[in-house]
Amino acid sequence: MVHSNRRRKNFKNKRRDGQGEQKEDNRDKNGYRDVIKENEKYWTYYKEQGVFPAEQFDEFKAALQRDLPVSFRFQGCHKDREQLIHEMESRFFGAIQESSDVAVCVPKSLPWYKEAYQTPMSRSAVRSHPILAQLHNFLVTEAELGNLSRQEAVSMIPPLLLAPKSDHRVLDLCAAPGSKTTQLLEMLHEEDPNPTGMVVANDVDMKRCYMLIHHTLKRFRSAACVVTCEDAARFPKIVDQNESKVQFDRVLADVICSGDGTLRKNPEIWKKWTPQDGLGLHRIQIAIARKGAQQLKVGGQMVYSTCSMNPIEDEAVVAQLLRESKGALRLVDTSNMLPGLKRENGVSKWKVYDRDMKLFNSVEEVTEERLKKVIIQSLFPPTEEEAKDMNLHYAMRITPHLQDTGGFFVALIEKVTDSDLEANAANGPAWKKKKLFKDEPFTFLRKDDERWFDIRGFYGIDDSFKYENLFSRRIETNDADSRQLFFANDTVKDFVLSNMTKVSIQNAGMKMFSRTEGKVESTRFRLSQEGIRYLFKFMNKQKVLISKEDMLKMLKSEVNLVQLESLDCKGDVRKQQNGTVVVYCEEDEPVCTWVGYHTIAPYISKEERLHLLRMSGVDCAEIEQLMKSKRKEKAAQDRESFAAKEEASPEDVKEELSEVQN
Ligand SMILES: C[S@@+](CC[C@H](N)C(=O)[O-])C[C@H]1O[C@@H](n2cnc3c(N)ncnc32)[C@H](O)[C@@H]1O
Repeated sequence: MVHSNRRRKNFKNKRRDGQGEQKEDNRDKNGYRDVIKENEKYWTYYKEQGVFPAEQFDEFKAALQRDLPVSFRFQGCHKDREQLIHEMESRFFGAIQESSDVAVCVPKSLPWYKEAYQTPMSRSAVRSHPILAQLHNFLVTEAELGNLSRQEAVSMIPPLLLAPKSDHRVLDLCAAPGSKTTQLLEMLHEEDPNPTGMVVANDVDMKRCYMLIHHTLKRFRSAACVVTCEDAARFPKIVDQNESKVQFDRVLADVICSGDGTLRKNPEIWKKWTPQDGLGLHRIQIAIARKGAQQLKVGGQMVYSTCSMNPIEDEAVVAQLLRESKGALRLVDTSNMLPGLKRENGVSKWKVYDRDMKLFNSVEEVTEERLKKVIIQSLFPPTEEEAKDMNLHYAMRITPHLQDTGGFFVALIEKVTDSDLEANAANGPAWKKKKLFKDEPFTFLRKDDERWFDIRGFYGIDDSFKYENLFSRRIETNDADSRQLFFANDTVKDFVLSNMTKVSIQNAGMKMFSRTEGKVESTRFRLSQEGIRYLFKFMNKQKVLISKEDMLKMLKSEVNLVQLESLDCKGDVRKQQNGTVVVYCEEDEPVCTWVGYHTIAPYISKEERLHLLRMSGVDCAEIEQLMKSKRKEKAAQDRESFAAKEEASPEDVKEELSEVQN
């Protein structure tokens, strides 16, 4: 019997029952609980399914009982990516290797995704080895900025198979918390910093939409992204401004599943897993996959993926979809994709068990009324005749022992012709959609908008800038009072304007301007750092070329307000109006600042400063240390507020959501 991988005591309960000090039987002094990594039904089930060679069973079991290595990837589109990888390797790898007891913790690049790394570094190793603590600190700061993302290795596969282009329309049906959404967005931005396509990130759960917008996408603001809150099985038909149907080039159906491949990081599954977990989700999984296929263009591709290794949630769903499509869909052979990734082929035979591990060979064997609704025809493997056309072996299953990861299933599906799919109504269980609120309308700027005169005059913006893609989220009558202006690309704008009455759109585009009420400025609108990416090349005023020395002096300054007198650029800066001024050096990223009568202050976060310094080759070890303690403080506060939010009503969450875009 294996005991390990401890779980933090539930923070909320600790607060609620006021029994923080009282130790339960299976908790140690730190409040961690031992998990027993055994489940007889699970072992028997996977011994019988034949999803990997029988002789590998012991390796499979041992891998699931080990802790999961940490994996992370550097952001695909970040121009500093190579430099960051170089910095990580040169600063930490040699030093870790020299320390023989943690030498194994040197992160290794994944053979099938060179910008992604895996390391067995554990919390306790980080606590006891300063060099690992420094590496950890480096990774955390860069993750805060969205320059790298901590993500399970197998979860990186679906976007890589979809490989969206910058002009593609992509629909991510079950998107929260959003690691794959970010990866898809990065891929759109990889080819073109201002892509013309879009990613629609959807999730049925309002709280999880909030997490997606507020935590995940916060690190990757893009004018090409929309967040919607809909039941994916009933995702509405999308139209353009002429009311013509719009379909997607790429669809990701990373559906809700039992998560039985995530045992290594979700230990509670050990205790409660039964075959019922998969049986209960099969219908909704088919309904979501079907809707995904309906939303796909002819020639477009969809990934159906789960973090379950169970054929009932995997091949059975894909088989039913292919069956219904009558040739309109085909499975794409993925065996030559992502060379270096070890995988098993999808299977065409599997076994159907009920909750109590009773085996059923066909639907006719189901006699109990209560089971007739659960054990349905589509759970069973295809006939040999059917299987020949389905090519289920083209799909891939990652088992945990192949390369020390979680378990995962991925099928790549192409739409060959427009089809009968439309005829199949969503027959999955419906989410009871509560319309709790009226979504704030999106109001795009018109040419005569006085806010545009103000912004254009102050920043000297070229006429070629698409001011009409700026919008606020207020009803038109009080639109002029809105606190923020957002920016969307043409595709997002069209999506929003043509569909906002029938799709619950929670968020679109990115924040470009915020209203200020300060004394010194001559505009009411302050530019945001992320807005520079789109606006800089159109600006003719309020931007100043400065020396590298001045830039470093500002970024290194311990106080935020730097005296203009101390900088060589003071003359040029003073020629600008007070308020937002963008400063830039030849090659480096422009930085948004706030200029007062005597001072200039970079208008960026501490992490951004640190990153810019790092990219300029400055040794940041001391600043990193300082920020680490601040981060710890903030994490404690965040835990408190998350626990409070868990208890919040959907109305509260909606209120916060609308604050994000108001
Ligand atoms: C496996 S998670 C998705 C993980 C996500 N793709 C990522 O990479 O971060 C499944 C998500 O599906 C959502 N979900 C469940 N049922 C849904 C439905 N009917 N429609 C849309 N989303 C649904 C859940 O709220 C959950 O966030």
